[in-house]
Amino acid sequence: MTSKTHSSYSKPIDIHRLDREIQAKLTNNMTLKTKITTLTNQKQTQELQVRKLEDDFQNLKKKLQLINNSINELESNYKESYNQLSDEFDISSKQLNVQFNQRLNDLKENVSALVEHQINKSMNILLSQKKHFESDVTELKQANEYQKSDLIRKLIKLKEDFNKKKIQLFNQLDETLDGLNNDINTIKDTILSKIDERDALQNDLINNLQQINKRLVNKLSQTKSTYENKELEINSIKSSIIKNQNDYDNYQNSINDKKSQLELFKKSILEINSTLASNEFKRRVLHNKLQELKGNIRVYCRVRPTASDELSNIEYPDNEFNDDACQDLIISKKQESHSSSLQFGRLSSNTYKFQFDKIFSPDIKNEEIFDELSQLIQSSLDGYNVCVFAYGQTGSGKTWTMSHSETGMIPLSINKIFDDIEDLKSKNWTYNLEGQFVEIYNESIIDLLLDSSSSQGKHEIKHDDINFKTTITNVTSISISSKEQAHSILNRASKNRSTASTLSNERSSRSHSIFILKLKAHNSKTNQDLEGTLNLIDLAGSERLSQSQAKGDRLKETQSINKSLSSLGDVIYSLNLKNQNNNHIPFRNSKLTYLLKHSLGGDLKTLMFVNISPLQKNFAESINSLRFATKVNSTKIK
Ligand SMILES: Nc1ncnc2c1ncn2[C@@H]1O[C@H](COP(=O)(O)OP(=O)(O)OP(=O)(O)O)[C@@H](O)[C@H]1O
Repeated sequence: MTSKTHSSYSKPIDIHRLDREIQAKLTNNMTLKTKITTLTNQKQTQELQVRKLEDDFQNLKKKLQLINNSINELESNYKESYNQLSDEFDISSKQLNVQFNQRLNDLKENVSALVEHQINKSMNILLSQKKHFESDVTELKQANEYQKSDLIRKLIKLKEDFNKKKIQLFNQLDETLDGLNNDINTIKDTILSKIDERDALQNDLINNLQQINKRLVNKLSQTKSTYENKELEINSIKSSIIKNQNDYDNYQNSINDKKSQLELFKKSILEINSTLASNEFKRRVLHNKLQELKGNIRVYCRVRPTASDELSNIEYPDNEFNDDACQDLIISKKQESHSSSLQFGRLSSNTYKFQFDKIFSPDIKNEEIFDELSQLIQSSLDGYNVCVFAYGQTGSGKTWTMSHSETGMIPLSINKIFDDIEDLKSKNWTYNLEGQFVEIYNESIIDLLLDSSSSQGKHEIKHDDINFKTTITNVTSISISSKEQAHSILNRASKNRSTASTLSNERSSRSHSIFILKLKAHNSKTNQDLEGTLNLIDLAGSERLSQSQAKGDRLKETQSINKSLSSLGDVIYSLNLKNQNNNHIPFRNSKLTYLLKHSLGGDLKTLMFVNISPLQKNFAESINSLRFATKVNSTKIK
């Protein structure tokens, strides 16, 4: 207890907990006691019930005993009654049996009397019926006898008829037989004659057969010998086949050798092809370099031939080039006094010296001139923009140079382009060409390929400065696939141009004509694409205003021509300066230069023919043209 108190002081929480547990236990105890009391009461109630049930059971037992006794009693009663009834049954059944037998005998007697009576009655009826039948039979027999005699009579008659008919038929038969016998005799005769014929034929046949047989025997012997010969031949063929087989095997071996050689060849061809492709590329680069070395702006001077005596004095080079790799042209006016003052290109008052890349004297033909141009045409196939101009006064030979129907630079360029395209096919290049032909007259563009039925639309120049492409709105553009087609296009343009000229006072001399050929190339092997434009331009005549003495519309034309020609000079000049100083290029100053913006700008390749007349009377214009050309020539892009 002490320790518990001590611990309760030291641990008050445990005492409270124990108190609560004791309280809970006490409550439990009370509950259990109540349950025990309830259960005790229930037990007593059940004991009472058990006792009551035991009493009930005893009562039932007694009742069962009583029932059993009454059952036993009933059973003994039943047996007794059964025996009594059984005896009674036996007696009554014997009595009934006697009665039955007696009755049966009575019935038997009655029935036999009745049957006998009936039989007698039926017998009487049957006998009377028999008599009836017998009389019927007698009647029938009589009728039968009568019919029989009738039938016999008929039969006799039929026999007689038959005999008569038979005699008739026999007679007819005899007649027919006679006829048949006659026929048979005739047939017999025919057969005999046929037999004779047959015998004769048989003899012939036998003879023929014998002859045929003979021939066959001969043939057989021949065939035999032929067969023997053939057999010999076959044997020799067989041996030659064996030989051929050997040869074939040898061949096969050599073919296999050749095949492997061919494979090697193919490989080397592929290598050569790739070398060729790279060589082709190198060639293009070198060609371009060469063109650059020759100068991207080239000026060729051409003097046209004439029959006139009144010529200027012109000294032509003997195919010699000076220190600048140019050729010199010295031109002087006849019968005029010389002064020593030196001006631009001037040696004396009447003698001038000019330098150009090439100088063509009047005897040089178009074809020779084209040799010099052809390298630039090659550049256009290589994807460069090329411009070829013919500059000069009216009548100096520009159209002859550019557009002569067979030997002009335009038709010869077309021929070269198509020939080169054909050659380039083997190097896997395919080309698409598109052509336009326009004229610039009084600063307006005229479509020279327009159908005569269509009317000129508004032609504006549009530039795509990103892709460096120029288009002219509403202008006819024709895809060209052959030389012939290209030449027919040129003819159409030439016709349109001459029609327009007739209508408007020699307009061809007063307008620039421009043939634009766009070349698009694709190499299927290297997948390379190239695009170049070739511009072939026949410029308007370059007369000075003072010389032309023009008035009105003609004055306007001349002013417009001079403006565009001097713009062309300025543009080319500025292009050279641009490479040096990056200055502005005045492309917009004329329709011509604006149209050629992307062809002249960039990596330009330009050739200018300066055409001059050798005539004394054209001396001033010629000097003027040569000066213009010198200005262009001195602005070479290097
Ligand atoms: N190289 C030449 N050989 C033969 N005849 C020529 C030659 N060059 C020019 N001619 C002739 O000179 C004349 C004038 O030539 P062309 O018409 O070509 O001059 P153009 O400069 O084009 O004149 P325009 O400015 O009027 O068009 C023509 O009759 C032409 O046949």
